[in-house]
Amino acid sequence: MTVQSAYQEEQERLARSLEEIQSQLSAIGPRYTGDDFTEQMLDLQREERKRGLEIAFREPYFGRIDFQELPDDAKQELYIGKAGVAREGGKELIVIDWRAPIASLFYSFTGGEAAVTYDSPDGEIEGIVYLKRNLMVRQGELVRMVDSFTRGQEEESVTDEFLLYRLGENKDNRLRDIVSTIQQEQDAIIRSGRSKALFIQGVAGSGKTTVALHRLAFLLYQYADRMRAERMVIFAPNRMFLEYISGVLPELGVGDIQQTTFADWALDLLELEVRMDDKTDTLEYWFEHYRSAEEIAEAPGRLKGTLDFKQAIDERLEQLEQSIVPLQPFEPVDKLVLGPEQMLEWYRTDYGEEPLMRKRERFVSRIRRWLESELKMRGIHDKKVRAKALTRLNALAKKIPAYTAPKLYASFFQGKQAISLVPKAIAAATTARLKAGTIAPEDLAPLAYIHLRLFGLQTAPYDHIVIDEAQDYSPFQLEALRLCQQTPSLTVLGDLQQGIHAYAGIHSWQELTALYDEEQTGFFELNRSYRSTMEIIAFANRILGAMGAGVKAAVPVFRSGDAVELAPAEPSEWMDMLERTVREWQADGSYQTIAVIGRTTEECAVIHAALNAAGVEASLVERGQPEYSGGLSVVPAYLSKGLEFDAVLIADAGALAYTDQDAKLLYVGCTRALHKLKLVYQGSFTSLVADVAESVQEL
Ligand SMILES: Nc1ncnc2c1ncn2[C@@H]1O[C@H](COP(=O)(O)OP(=O)(O)OP(=O)(O)O)[C@@H](O)[C@H]1O
Repeated sequence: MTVQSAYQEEQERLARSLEEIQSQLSAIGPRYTGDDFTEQMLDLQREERKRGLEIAFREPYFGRIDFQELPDDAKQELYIGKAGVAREGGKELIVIDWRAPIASLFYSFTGGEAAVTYDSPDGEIEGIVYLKRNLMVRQGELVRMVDSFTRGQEEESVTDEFLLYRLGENKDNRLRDIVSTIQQEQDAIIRSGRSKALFIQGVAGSGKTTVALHRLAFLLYQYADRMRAERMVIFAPNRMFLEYISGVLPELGVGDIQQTTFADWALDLLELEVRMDDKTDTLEYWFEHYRSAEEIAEAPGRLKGTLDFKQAIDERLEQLEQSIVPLQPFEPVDKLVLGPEQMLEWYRTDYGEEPLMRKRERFVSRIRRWLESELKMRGIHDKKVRAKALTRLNALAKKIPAYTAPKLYASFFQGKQAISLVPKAIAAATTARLKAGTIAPEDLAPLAYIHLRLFGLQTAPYDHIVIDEAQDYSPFQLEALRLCQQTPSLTVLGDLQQGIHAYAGIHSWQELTALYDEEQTGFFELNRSYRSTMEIIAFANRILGAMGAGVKAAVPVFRSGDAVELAPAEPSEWMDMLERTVREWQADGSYQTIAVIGRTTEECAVIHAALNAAGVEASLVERGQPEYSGGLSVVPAYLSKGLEFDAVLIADAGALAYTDQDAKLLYVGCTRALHKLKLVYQGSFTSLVADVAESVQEL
């Protein structure tokens, strides 16, 4: 068959598929608004089906794979799309959901005549692939068709033309789905089983965030009977980032997943019993001024995130538990005695693993019930005697310690467990804050953990937890989250090479993976970077050299672009140069999103004001901002993490701006760029890119 006739055939099939989808959509009636529960459930199902059909109508499918199951099934033409569609009234699938087991062939098949296999619920299926075809449908039209494999013909180019096309596009202010171009190594992560703590170390731009979101969509499809979107939660570094990724899940047909930051989640859990101390602006402290390696190593965030610290808190909780059962007999009425042994037995045997304060409540109720039945059995009806007994019971209940999380945490710093572990200054500062009802970010994990141990989680346990930028998490944070699940089911992703919050985060993955049994843990590495051109990745890789041993260079996809530009600027002409570059890029019209990345908030504010004064409209990205609006942004490097821009201008890559502690920060800044990267610098170029610095000094 010629390419033309194949194209024609696909066009006709597309028209038929769209017609069928449209007719199914029109057959769905109006929404049910009555009170009948069954009707309400049916209405929800119809709505979900409608959502899938609407997604399918926009772009029914993106790929086709012709497959024959061995030994002798008929050859099938399988069309893969974002949402599965069955022919009305029949079993035949017009579109196969990308998450279905058989669709995995589309992602895992990389060519060759040999038989292939995929995992199905009935075991491994073996078969032969005849054709792998990529199709691009836009506004109901077939706009592109590329065969990457045809059985019996010579192997076609290995480069994935579709992938390169997608990567070459400009980006707006939202992350997108990648269903049509998921790569084999990403697919393996997305389709991993649910009962695991999955850790993903991935270089900048390797698709970690994107993969984690696709994994959620996969889990909800694969384990529809056991997992619910509303019992899943995504932890992201800030609200702006949450907004940035918010388009992906709805596009994959997934709604209702909780999306939050660890701080918001913990404060909510603590029912706002404490607030963050405005004066402890951690980001300002660590990013606006020079901080030495020693200071980072001794930071309170590191200490309060360790398992040693957790152990000390556990000891304090144990101490509290030991003090719940009174050591003295309880005698509410003369000669009616409840011995401590009996109380201890009730406490130990009746309440199992329940949270401490819940056990306490039930224990007090148990004594109350005992008292009532004893009074009844002994025929004690005298009001005065009964009142006295109750008073004694209330006095006893009052003596049994009751704590909220902040109260217990405050008591911890007065006790022996803290003295040997926590430096005096840190203990004093924490105590002073707690007295004022405030806390620092590093207190959130211990407080959340204590709260969960005391009161438990008020909602259903989480079916799955995603932690993005996990290199900034401490072991203690994961321990707190562990209390929110019955069995571990997590996707934990990050990049140690972007670990700019070293004063609080981990320094090796082992700190987190060691928290789980080996058979409960999976570890994946993603080393291919999809975001940036080869030139940008090669440049960013040079910064990795300044991070010491053990770093992994990113492997680029074969996508070439402009050379990375370095431009020295005298202080007097520096701002002009930034403005001129931005104007040139805007006039060029090739870029939809541009970022000027500064070292500090202060520097960004200056640049932003100067650009605006010169009539160049830009938005300034600041801490706590809920949204990033695209277009031209001025953003401090530490807030740019997770985002990406078509073109990036590093405002000042001089040696004074990026010192020996700042390799990760500069790496983060440079790896935000998709197509274009330029670094302006004042004075000498930063020594973080050693060989470049030498060649630059020679200029
Ligand atoms: N298989 C793919 N097909 C098309 N685009 C992809 C693919 N994988 C990743 N990308 C694109 O690469 C870019 C980076 O993805 P993402 O932000 O998820 O990476 P990341 O590893 O979380 O990055 P970082 O750690 O630097 O924030 C995005 O634009 C994403 O759409």
